[in-house]
Formats: sequence, C-alpha cells, structure tokens
Amino acid sequence: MIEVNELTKRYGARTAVDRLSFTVRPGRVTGFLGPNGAGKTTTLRMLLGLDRPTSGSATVSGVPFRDHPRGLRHAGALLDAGQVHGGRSATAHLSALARSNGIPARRVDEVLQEVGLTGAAARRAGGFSLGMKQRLGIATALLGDPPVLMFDEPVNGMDPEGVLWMRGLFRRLAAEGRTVFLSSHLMSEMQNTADDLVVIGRGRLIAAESVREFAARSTRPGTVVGTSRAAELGALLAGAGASVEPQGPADTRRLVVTGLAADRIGALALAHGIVLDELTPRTASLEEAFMELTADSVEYPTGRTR
Ligand SMILES: Nc1ncnc2c1ncn2[C@@H]1O[C@H](COP(=O)(O)OP(=O)(O)OP(=O)(O)O)[C@@H](O)[C@H]1O
Repeated sequence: MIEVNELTKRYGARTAVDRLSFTVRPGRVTGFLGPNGAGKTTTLRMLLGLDRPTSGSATVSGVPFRDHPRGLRHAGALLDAGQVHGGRSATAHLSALARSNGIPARRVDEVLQEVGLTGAAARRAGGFSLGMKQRLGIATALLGDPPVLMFDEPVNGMDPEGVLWMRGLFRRLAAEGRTVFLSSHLMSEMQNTADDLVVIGRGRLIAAESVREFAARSTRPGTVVGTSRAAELGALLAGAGASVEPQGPADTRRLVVTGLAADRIGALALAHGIVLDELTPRTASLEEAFMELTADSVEYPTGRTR
C-alpha cells in the first residue's frame, strides 16, 4: 500500500507537487499519469525518500520509506535506468545491492533470469542498450522480493516484445498481491495494463479511480452506423431524437449517432428496409478522456501561445 497525503514540493517559486493525496492499493496495477512536468517523478522521489517534501507525507506500507531498514526488501523502484554504474557487470551491480540490503545472493541469478538478462550478466552495464538498462533496472527493483513496486516510465526504450513482456510481468506482480505503481505520460500504455489510475496535472490530483470509471468520463460516447443510404437514415434517426454527425468530412457513408441506443438504431433501419454494413457502439476512449481532463494542465501546449 502506498499512501500520499497532502504531499507538496516547492522548488523556489515553482510548486512541482501541490497538496496531492491518493492511495495505491495492493493486488492491482495502478497507472500514474500526467503530461510532461506534471510532477510524477518528483512524487515518486518523495515516496522513495530521495527528496524531502515541503509539507505533507508519503508512506510505503504505512511508514515513510526512509524509516524502512534495508529498503529494497520493502519497496523496489525503477526511476532512472541510466543510473547504473557503467563499469560494473549486471551481476556485480545486483550483488553489491543484495549485500547492502541483506538479500540472499541467489536472488541475483533469479532476477537476471526473470528479466531475460542471464546471457548478458557478465557484460558491463555501460554497454547495454536502453531496453537492457530498463530490464536491469527492473531486476534491481525485484531483487528484494518487495511487496511494493514503483516504476517511472518503464516502457521507455523497450521494443514491442519488451513492452508485452513488461505488461505480463506487472500483471503477475499484482496477481501475487503486490502494489504496482507505474508512471507514464501516455494513456495508451496504461489502457491494457492498469486496473486503477491516478491522474495529475501541474502537481495536482485530477482523478483517482478505476480505468473503467475513468473511461466513462469521456464525453463522446455514441454509435458508428454505416450504410449506403446514410442521408435517409440520418434524417430518420434525427426524427427519432438522436443527434447525428458524419463520421468525417470524406466519409459520407458513416454516421456517428448519439442519444439513441444501437438496438433502436438497428430496429429503425430494419423498419425502413435500410441495410447497415456497420453498427458499432463507440466505447469511450481513455486517450480522449485523458486529453480532455489534462488539457488545462499541459505545461507546454502546442498550437497555443503561452
Ligand atoms: N530539482 C528541481 N528543481 C527545480 N524544479 C524542478 C526540480 N525537479 C522537478 N522540477 C520541476 O517540477 C515539475 C515537475 O517535474 P517532474 O519531473 O516531477 O514531472 P513529471 O511528471 O515526472 O514529468 P515527465 O513526464 O516530463 O518526466 C516540473 O515543472 C519540473 O521542471
């Protein structure tokens, strides 16, 4: 369990994290989302005791992380994959951490295998690709077999196979009852991975809820309807109280219909002998909901003067 309460961090006049409160529960994957500069890394650093809050508190399993003896057994984290000492091998890096955290030496080989780095264990980490460094960072986080795991932008630099592997790993860690907290500035990465979301913008909490609840916020649900008699069907649907728009300027065969359920649209078309070649309820897009909610908190918006 991670608990953040009224957490605030100021750097001079800039407030990076602003009275942030949320809880991250065990047994679930929680996505930590926000546009660039929203304060995600700063929050994670405070959670890990690397930065001191200006005010408020952040606890891991009920205690500030700094107060955990042998920290890696209580929480594992991947913050900056580039941090590894480049001259050391993966094995040497992990072995040193295992020793200083009172972790059995056998865990080193176990975690290297878990992340697929067994074959590169003796190589200097300085020569690793970004994806391999991410894997080594994940191995480090897993070393102490901790109940709480935090990953800052873990997907950065991973190839598609690596991304899939990572998703499976996060799901499995959560299924084992661990608390899994992942930051990202891309909703698309969370869509298939997270159960819950904590969304922030300009250091402030925007939403803390399940992915399903978050998706329901999208203001643009509807049904896409395709037919060669689009104009005629459009008029019928409008007459039945629906609001109808063409799917796009070039696509006159497809309509986006809101205010009338898909079964009613189908029944109306049938009653008038209109053949449909598409009838697709449009589920709320998480990406759309995310963009709408964070639109006001993007630090460097494009297409607008500041
Ligand atoms: N050491 C620091 N000194 C001054 N300002 C800082 C410092 N660290 C972070 N900030 C500022 O705090 C804000 C939040 O930064 P943070 O890195 O936490 O955001 P983020 O959500 O992790 O962004 P990104 O997705 O770009 O990594 C930014 O405006 C950043 O410029």
